[in-house]
Amino acid sequence: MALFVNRPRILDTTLRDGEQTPGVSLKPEDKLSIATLLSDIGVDVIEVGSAAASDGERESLRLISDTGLKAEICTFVRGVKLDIDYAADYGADSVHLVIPVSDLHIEKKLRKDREYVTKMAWDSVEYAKDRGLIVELSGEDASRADPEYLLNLYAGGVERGADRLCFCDTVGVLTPERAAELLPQYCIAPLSIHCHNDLGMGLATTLAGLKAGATCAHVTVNGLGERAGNTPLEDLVMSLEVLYGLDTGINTEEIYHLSTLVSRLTRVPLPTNKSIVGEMAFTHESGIHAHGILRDSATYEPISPELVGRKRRILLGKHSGSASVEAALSEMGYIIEPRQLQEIVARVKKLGDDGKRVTDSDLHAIAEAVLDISCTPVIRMKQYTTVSGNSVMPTASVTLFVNGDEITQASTGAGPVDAVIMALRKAVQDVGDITLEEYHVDAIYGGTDALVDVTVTLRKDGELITSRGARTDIVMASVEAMISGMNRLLRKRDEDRG
Ligand SMILES: CC(=O)SCCNC(=O)CCNC(=O)[C@H](O)C(C)(C)COP(=O)(O)OP(=O)(O)OC[C@H]1O[C@@H](n2cnc3c(N)ncnc32)[C@H](O)[C@@H]1OP(=O)(O)O
Ligand SMILES: CC(=O)C(=O)O
Repeated sequence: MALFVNRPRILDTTLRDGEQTPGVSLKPEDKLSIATLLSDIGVDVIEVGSAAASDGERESLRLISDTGLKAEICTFVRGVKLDIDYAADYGADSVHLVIPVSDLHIEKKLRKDREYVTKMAWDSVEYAKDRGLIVELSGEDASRADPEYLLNLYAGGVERGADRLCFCDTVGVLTPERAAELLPQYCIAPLSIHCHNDLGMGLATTLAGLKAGATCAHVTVNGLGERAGNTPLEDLVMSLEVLYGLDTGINTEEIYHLSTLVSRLTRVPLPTNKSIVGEMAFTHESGIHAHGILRDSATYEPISPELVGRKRRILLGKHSGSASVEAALSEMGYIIEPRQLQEIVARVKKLGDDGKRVTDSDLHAIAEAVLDISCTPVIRMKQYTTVSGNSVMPTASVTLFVNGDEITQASTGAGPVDAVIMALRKAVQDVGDITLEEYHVDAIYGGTDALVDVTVTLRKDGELITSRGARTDIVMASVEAMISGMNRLLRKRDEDRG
């Protein structure tokens, strides 16, 4: 039985509440890139910021409004004429008119009374309608407000022309049960629900709100937002689609693209275990899981990664079993006997026990040792030099033997590691276009002379591999990881050619 009657609308507030994540600040062109993708994937309304906040915010609103996106363009306003004027003058279609409605907010924050706030709300609705705006009249801290007072404020707002209402669980204290109790009385106009994740209840309460009659959910990409953030777009959309069988109208295959764009532009990294979009959401290491996945991915994946624009990965480590190690070896082109496989699995587990991430290069090296294959590396390092300091541009030079030819290259970079990696890539560019997809340094414990563990993910012709370098010198560890990975990728090409 379907739990929701209609397709819920989605209002994305990544560019407003999401940008209120402390430390996040987006330039107008960044906001436009995100808004364009949000509109393209099918979001109904985009709250692009708070026009009153700054000149840059108004510039963003103008830029996005003038682009003519399919989605409705909304901006946050207080019950203040100036805010509403900004919204109208800078091209918004609609306003998210936010009015504090709990006594706590009215008395302590605004230092006003209920009558003052009611009048402010109603006058603002009338003014915004006069300025030609669609109005979503929103109760801030609605979950802690007196329900009777709130209903009266909403009803008067609707009488004065408010097109929609919104119920904000501003500090994330609403439970799904309370949402089910409270919300039906407010369905006197299309109702939105706006939830925060302070206690991790955002998604559950948003779903309960939709079930209780709300017709629109406020969400943010990656769950960004004040404090612990808002209900994540990706979680809500995939829950509605997969668990409740609803067509949200969102192109789910673009979700990962959207998530990584937002993470990159906001500089808020994704937690590795974040549902749907975290690095590990479709990555498996445990032997029992990998064995199951290899037979039927549904055994340990509730949705297929392709549905959200991702790919499955199987990592090796101390929890691996023979099925996943054999699959990884076979992908690398090794044909092995059962006894050799047992030995390789044992060595993989030993690396894991030593606290190491097991990379493709590690597996390759183990396989070569166990199978006793001697392999001539394509690249050998002759020397590298880096220069850095407070008054010089970080610079690196490298000399490599590439297929026996001596090649020297130099590069500047953001720091010595960046410079040496650029120089290495330049030195091998004639034999392969290798890009660095990820660079990771494991936490260093101990003193400044402790071992540094660098892992790189490299790509060539669509193939991704990981490799590691571990030295006390971070530049040397980086060079080691790069050379090992580049050799693996270039050797693979030579092997493929026969
Ligand atoms: C739950 C939420 O997410 S609410 C949205 C939060 N977003 C923002 O704050 C957007 C960014 N904010 C800003 O740039 C600034 O705070 C501005 C431009 C809006 C206001 O700046 P200032 O005028 O310097 O005021 P300041 O930030 O110190 O205080 C907020 C003022 O707005 C008033 N106010 C707060 N909410 C509302 C509201 N919904 N309607 C009307 N007035 C409000 C406060 O009472 C206070 O005014 P007061 O000093 O006269 O009492
Ligand atoms: C308006 C808003 O973002 C809130 O009340 O949480």
